[in-house]
Amino acid sequence: MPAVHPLDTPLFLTRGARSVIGPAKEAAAHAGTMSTLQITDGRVLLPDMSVETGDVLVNQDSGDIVAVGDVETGDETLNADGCLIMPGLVNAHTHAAMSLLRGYADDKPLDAWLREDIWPAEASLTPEDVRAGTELALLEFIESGVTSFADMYFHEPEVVDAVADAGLRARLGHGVVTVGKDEADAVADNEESLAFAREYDGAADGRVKTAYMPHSLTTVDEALLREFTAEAREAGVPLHFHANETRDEVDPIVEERGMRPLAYADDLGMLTDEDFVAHGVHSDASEIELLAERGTAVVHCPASNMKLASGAAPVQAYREAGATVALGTDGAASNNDLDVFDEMRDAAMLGKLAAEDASAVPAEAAVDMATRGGADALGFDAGRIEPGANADLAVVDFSATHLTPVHDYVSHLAYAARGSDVRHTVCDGRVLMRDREVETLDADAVRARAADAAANLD
Ligand SMILES: CSC[C@H]1O[C@@H](n2cnc3c(O)ncnc32)[C@H](O)[C@@H]1O
Ligand SMILES: [Zn+2]
Repeated sequence: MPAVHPLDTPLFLTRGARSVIGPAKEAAAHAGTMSTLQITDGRVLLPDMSVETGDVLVNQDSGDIVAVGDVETGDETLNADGCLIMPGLVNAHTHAAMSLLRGYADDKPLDAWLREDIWPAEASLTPEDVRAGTELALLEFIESGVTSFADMYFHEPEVVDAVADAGLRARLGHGVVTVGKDEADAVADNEESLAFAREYDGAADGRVKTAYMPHSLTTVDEALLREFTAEAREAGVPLHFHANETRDEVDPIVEERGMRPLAYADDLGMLTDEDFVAHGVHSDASEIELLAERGTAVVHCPASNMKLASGAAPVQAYREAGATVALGTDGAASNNDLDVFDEMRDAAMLGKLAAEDASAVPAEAAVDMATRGGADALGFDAGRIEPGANADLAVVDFSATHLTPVHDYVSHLAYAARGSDVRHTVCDGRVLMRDREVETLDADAVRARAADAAANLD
């Protein structure tokens, strides 16, 4: 049989076919009233996971996708020859500044790792450290096609500034821990989280959205969770928290309260369709149903869950129940990178192992969780290549040895591609990385500042 490279084969050719475009935007594009970016000569991953030959036209003023297929010439072009244009990846749970703690403490379970190593190190992090660590993470995101993320940390206004400069999209929150604090400090920590959420929502030209972020159901006092969740609801602020990550976290709640942790969260009003929880490893059937019923998304963090030996989340069961499932790296200290391509592969592999079923969490599911699922969890109109959606895109070069041959693009995205295969990254219609050169950050300076900050850690 002759070897025909799929990149040389016209798949579902749409050249000459009508483009999918809204009439108002088409008129504006023709009238030359908006500046446009045309991503040319590539193939496009469509929302139904099919791949078509065609271009993507982006309105750089609104940051939206204008057309897909056979499009008008743009004011600016981005060459995607030999590439797949896919929705930008979404890292739906991380602690960006923990990039400074990459490799700082390994090979321990969550509780010992946090108490013996991570929390003591974090106690001396300054706002400047958080800025340096966050910028390092954002550089890694852009270099690996991540266009949006959710961050829970402290000194979070620094994260807002870093996101504004780097050009990414994010859902940000100040993480609250009240264990070990006196009443006044515990209240102040919650107030800071809510005040941050109120003040910074809509920052960075609307690319930053916020949330009230209690760390978990066991590290924040019940009365404060109840009080501040109610305040968050009144202010229209969503919630994000760690839930059901380890057995050591779940068992005491069940013993002390006689109810499952997510039933307890529900009783506190913490589960709505705006909220999203991280991990959900040790959820039983009733909790899986509850999340699906409430529309609360769950962010699966397979690498962190494996490294800390927390367990394997029931991802296939969540998806079968109709819950929204996203992917997250967690912090770089428990991963130890921020590459969402790794997360897709890990989610598919671990999902099969957990379900003892090789057909569980197929490639399409992994890609869906890293794109549409992530955007839905974070409340962004992104995660799909369609007119009207945010132009958050990753252009993946399929010419590498480890991506040859191409029988199936989606299979390669889930199982074989790496962050370093991303050639261009676009967020909100702006090119953040072109031909692997990051345009919004000085990569050498970012790495140097982060290395300095890490060298000065206690
Ligand atoms: C109070 S800001 C967020 C807080 O979370 C810590 N953290 C990092 N990884 C995890 C994890 O897997 N489970 C729970 N908490 C985690 C981080 O170090 C910050 O202190
Ligand atoms: Zn976390």
